[in-house]
Amino acid sequence: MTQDEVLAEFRAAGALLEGHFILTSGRHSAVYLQKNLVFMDPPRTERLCRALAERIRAAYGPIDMVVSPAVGGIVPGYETARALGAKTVFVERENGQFQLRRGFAIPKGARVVMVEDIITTGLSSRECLASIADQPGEIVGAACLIDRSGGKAELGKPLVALATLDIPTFEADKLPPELAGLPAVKPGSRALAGQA
Ligand SMILES: O=P(O)(O)OC[C@H]1O[C@H](OP(=O)(O)OP(=O)(O)O)[C@H](O)[C@@H]1O
Ligand SMILES: O=C(O)c1cc(=O)[nH]c(=O)[nH]1
Ligand SMILES: [Mg+2]
Repeated sequence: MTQDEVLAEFRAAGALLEGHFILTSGRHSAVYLQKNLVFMDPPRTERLCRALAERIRAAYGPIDMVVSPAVGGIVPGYETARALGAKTVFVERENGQFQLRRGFAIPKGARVVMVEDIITTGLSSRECLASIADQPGEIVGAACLIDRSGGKAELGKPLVALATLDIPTFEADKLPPELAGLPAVKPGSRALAGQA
């Protein structure tokens, strides 16, 4: 699947949003990729995740388990695992920190890939990887549907992305006038600053 085809899936799902968004990193952007509008269509999600699984296999070889950060990573993690013939688990926040819960564990010898939906700064991916670093399995790399950092996000592991975009983000106190004049919305699940 080409990058244009990936973006066409997001566009057809109405998932390329424009406005004023507060991202999970606290940075602001005029563009938000609302992946859940993609994931509400299972065949669309299957097409994207099958393509991501092909990239993962080519980059890392056979995979036994996918680990994803909740909430956004759960659906693509599951669907990519299905295409890989792998198991799938997720980490979720407890007191703000990602953790494996629900009896999930990564067994010794398992070859693991972390699957994210969207990567902006790589913060959530790094937090996810850190949360499973003490598990006995081998984390061979990371993957995402869209890397909007333009390839600049550093995860400490190799990364494959179905599409790589360079979408500007801004610190809260350095907004361009066109953003400063618009009310901001925060679509993601990470707590707002000051909350648990
Ligand atoms: O690379 P980053 O700067 O961390 O940004 C990308 C993260 O932001 C979104 O998650 P979010 O915390 O908004 O919640 P969600 O998973 O519920 O959408 C997305 O699912 C990634 O996990
Ligand atoms: O950085 C984010 O929080 C983020 C950006 C984006 O485009 N989509 C998303 O789900 N999260
Ligand atoms: Mg997320």
